[in-house]
Amino acid sequence: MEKIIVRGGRQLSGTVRIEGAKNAVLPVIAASILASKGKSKIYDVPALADVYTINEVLRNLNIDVNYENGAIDVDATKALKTEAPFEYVRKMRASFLVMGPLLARVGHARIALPGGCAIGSRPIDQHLKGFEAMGAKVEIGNGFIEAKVEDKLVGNKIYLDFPSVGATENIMMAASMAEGTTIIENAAEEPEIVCLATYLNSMGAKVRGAGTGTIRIEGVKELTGAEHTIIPDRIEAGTFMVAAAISKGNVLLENVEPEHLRPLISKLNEMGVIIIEESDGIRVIGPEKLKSVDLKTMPHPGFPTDMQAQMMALLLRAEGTSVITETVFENRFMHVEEFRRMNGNIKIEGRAAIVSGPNELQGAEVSATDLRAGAALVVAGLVADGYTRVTELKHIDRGYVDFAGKLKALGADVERIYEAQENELENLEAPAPLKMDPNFA
Ligand SMILES: CC(=O)N[C@H]1[C@@H](OP(=O)(O)OP(=O)(O)OC[C@H]2O[C@@H](n3ccc(=O)[nH]c3=O)[C@H](O)[C@@H]2O)O[C@H](CO)[C@@H](O)[C@@H]1O
Ligand SMILES: C=C(OP(=O)(O)O)C(=O)O
Repeated sequence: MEKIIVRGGRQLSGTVRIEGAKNAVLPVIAASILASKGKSKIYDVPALADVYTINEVLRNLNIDVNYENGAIDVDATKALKTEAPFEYVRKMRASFLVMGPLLARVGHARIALPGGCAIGSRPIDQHLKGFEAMGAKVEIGNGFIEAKVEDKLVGNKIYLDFPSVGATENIMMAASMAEGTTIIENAAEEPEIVCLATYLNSMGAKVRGAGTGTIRIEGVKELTGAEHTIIPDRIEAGTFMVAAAISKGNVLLENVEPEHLRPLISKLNEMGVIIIEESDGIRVIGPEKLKSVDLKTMPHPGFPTDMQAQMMALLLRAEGTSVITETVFENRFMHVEEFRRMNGNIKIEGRAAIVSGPNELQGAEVSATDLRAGAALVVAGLVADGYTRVTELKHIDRGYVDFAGKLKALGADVERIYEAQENELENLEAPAPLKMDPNFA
């Protein structure tokens, strides 16, 4: 078993380059299924476990995918298979994003039913409501969801009960090749939706209004492979901003889009963190004392749920009481129990976590209960007394490229090790980066 071991007390300084966004690249790779002509080339692809998983899903559909030097070539021009087994959907829910493109291109998809996970039950009813409104027949049985279209999907007006990111993306992809026009109302407005729409449009689709609550898609007969660059990862960026702030550090983040970070920047400013937009990135300077704030997670442009755990780490160090309300996922406080092991004073009342600070955090053995929780525990370890040992790194590897290595390069006292090496802690070598063959999950 691997662990990240961090010893608190170092201020972070230097420069970190932010990767392409996980949550943008996954739907873009899924959308490349739509190209019956030409190849796609996708740039700034992060070397994440989730990327290997979606690549493998596509290969199983008889699509050629080659990942080299941070770019992916996709050739989806051969006859497609239409089944995504549980093995992939279990690893990553975003595998379900292949349903929209498959329905549009070949009128059939059979995808294992995504299960619940550590952050909530995560139903897919809004995706299915969209496909059914466009004429698909959906059946659920034996752990699979099977959808079929008799002839072609037909455009329709679809009102989402909640601005679901995944449902907006899946419906947008399906509608790109449907007959007639589809209008998605109460659509998600996240920057990753805009990234997907830009790619679809460069393939020949007609998507308008992405980034607003109403998206209008005029279906076209055929889409062609295209080149596309993935937007910077606002959540990886946010995690390093919090790491800089908590350690009273001074860190420059390169390859960031400040507009995508507004909700986070404004909260960090309220807490007393200094953030300077420079020509080559964003500089974050942590103050001597952090102020408490309240925050509520919301769909974009509200405060992102994917930054909630990291902000909890930071608020543990702030003076006074902060209330964090989680409105997006019903069970995204699993990290609270882990923070308590580190001496964090947090109470849960329904959907709110009440954080009383400042806390003198103590190193402890903790478990990454999900991807952002894992990153947040490592970040808390940066200022804890003694050693914090974080296990269940498979979650962190889904969304962060060499997280420990990047923190170490900024001056953190951190190692990624195999359990057997733990006794040699004093003489540790640099942690090996994620060991994976980029072309196999
Ligand atoms: C790969 C990816 O992009 N993942 C992100 C995406 O997940 P994902 O696309 O799964 O998140 P959604 O926006 O769909 O989910 C938000 C809420 O809507 C509910 N819901 C969703 C779909 C549905 O059909 N029915 C339903 O009830 C979910 O249970 C959840 O409570 O957006 C989330 C919210 O910003 C982020 O935390 C994830 O990091
Ligand atoms: C919840 C997340 O991702 P996913 O939707 O892929 O589980 C996340 O990125 O924090």
